[in-house]
Amino acid sequence: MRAAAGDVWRDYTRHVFVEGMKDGTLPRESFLHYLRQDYVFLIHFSRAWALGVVKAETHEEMLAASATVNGLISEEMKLHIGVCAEAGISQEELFSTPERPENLAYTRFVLEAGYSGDFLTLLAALAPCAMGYAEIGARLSQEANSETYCDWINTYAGEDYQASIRSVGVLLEGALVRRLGENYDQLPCWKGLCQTFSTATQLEVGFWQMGMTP
Ligand SMILES: Cc1ncc(CN)c(N)n1
Repeated sequence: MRAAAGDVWRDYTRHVFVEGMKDGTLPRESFLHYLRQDYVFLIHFSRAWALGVVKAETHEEMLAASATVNGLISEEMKLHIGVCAEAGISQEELFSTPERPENLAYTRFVLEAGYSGDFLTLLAALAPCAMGYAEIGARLSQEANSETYCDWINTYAGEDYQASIRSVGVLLEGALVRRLGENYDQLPCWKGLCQTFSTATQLEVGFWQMGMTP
């Protein structure tokens, strides 16, 4: 799916916002604006993963989807709550952040995949978020030459996040094989799944872009 997304994957994982966190040149105002939007994003994203529990077809799939819901709400959001509290932004303020259109577009696309699509379509829409941040976090932990955004980098490079995303990979691969067989990438529906993945990746690019304009 990543290969099929082509340049868009690179645009997402090497966006100027990401590179600004790497070298510490990203303005704090942009970062805090992004983080507030991302808190709202994660609320909707958790709801979309909860639809994964609804659409799952095995106990194992239900466990994996519910573990991800829990990881988003009880682990990943700690970063947003903690960093914003240090900047004087309360959790109530965070929760009531007005959504920017780029945020709306992405979260509603993913939720719609969950409402109307099957489990595979939903996972294809959810995957760029999970996989991309794991990839960015791992790279930035090696390449960052500034401590400014180390909280963010350590969250996504940390073993907890990395392990949870490996589980998402196992879930996705298993779900594909279970429903479509080993040669799932030879089937006509593979193209549609890749298209869903690419669209979500493009919406990730839009999300970073939004972060640049508080
Ligand atoms: C927009 C976005 N994409 C991905 C992630 C990683 N869960 C995130 N927090 N925000």
